[in-house]
Order: sequence, then C-alpha cells, then structure tokens
Amino acid sequence: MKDESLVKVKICGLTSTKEASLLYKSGADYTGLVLFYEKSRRNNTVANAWQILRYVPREIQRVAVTVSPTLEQLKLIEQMDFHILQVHGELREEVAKAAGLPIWRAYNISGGEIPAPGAYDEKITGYVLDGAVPGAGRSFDWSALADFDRRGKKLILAGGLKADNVCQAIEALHPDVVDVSSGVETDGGKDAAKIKEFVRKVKQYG
Ligand SMILES: O=C(O)c1ccccc1N[C@@H]1O[C@H](COP(=O)(O)O)[C@@H](O)[C@H]1O
Repeated sequence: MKDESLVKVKICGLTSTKEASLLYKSGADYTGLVLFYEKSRRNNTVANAWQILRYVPREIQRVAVTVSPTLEQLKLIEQMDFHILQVHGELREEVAKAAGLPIWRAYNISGGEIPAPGAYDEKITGYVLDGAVPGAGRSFDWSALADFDRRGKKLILAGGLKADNVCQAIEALHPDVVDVSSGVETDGGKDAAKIKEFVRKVKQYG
C-alpha cells in the first residue's frame, strides 16, 4: 500500500539503471534525472535517460531536471516517460507556453533574497527552493525564506539536505516535498543505506 505520510521524498540525480533499481521499496515518491546540462556530473544523455526510466518503479513520479531548457529540449523530454518538468535558470516564454507537463519552477537561493514568482502561473504546480548552486549539496538560510509565498502550489525544499538535517528543514519551512541528491551519495554514487535512512527520517516525521 502507498504510504500517505505528509511530506514526500524526491531522490534526485539518477545516472544509471543500477541507481534506479535502488528505489524499489525505498519509500521515495519522486525521482529526478538531470538532462541537457553538461556542467553537471549527473547529466544524462537522452539515450541514457530512456534506459534509466525503464528501471524506475511505476509508483514513483519522474521529474526531468533542466536548466533554462529550449523548446527543442522540451519536445524531447515530452517524448519520454516524465511526469514533471523542473526548470532552474530561465523559464523561456515559448517553453512555458508549449509545455504539456506541469512545471516545478526552481530557484537557486543566494543571500537572503526571496524569489517573487508570478509568471506562467497556470503551468506551475510547484516551487523548488534550492541552494545557490544546483546539485552542490549546499543548503541556504531556511529562516530567510519563511515568508516565501507558495501561492497554493507545492513547496519542494532542496539543497544540502541529508538524514541529519532534514527534520530541521521540514520544521523550518513545512515543505510538501524534500528533495535530495548529494546527501544520499557516497563517492558520487547513490547509496542504498543513505536513501533508506533519509526516507526513514522523513516518514517518521510525519
Ligand atoms: O544535481 C545536479 O547536478 C543538478 C544540475 C542541474 C540542475 C539541478 C541539479 N540538481 C538539483 O539540486 C537539488 C538537490 O541537490 P543537493 O541535494 O543539494 O545535491 C535538486 O533539486 C536537484 O534537482
């Protein structure tokens, strides 16, 4: 039976079918694959992404993680088995207008500035609040974002989360989803024991 606990978990940054297999019975609710961002060590080619998605358990929602995607990239993503488009950087007008997938708009927080969303409201179903550099395993000052207006959308909290700090993060910002990549890795690869412990802490919280 699907766990109906309050806070959901996204395990982000899969790079292999082996990592996808770790999600079986893990309790994760979402997973993410980085695409079209060669600066990231977690970047996937389209061919690799197709393979990985075949191994993601059906009950887990799949998020295409992008930075300033183009219309051509959106079209490729929409041919694959993704449920959500996560956009860091720029959300181009043509991409927002053409997107058939719901969008999670990601903000990389540096300093204490509070993002002021507003554009393409009808396509956006969630806001991702992340550390300054995507996927770097660094958090931001959660208290500075206490007044962030989620406008009735999901709040996805990312950036430097791990089993040791995720409950404090939930306490601070009351997110709908906690999103982790670096914090469940060992030597740059996903670690089954760390995933298990992270999910346990979140689900125990409630
Ligand atoms: O992981 C990456 O390299 C990445 C690249 C481009 C956009 C987003 C990326 N990762 C996002 O970072 C957070 C969590 O990262 P961490 O736990 O701090 O390592 C998550 O939203 C990922 O989607």
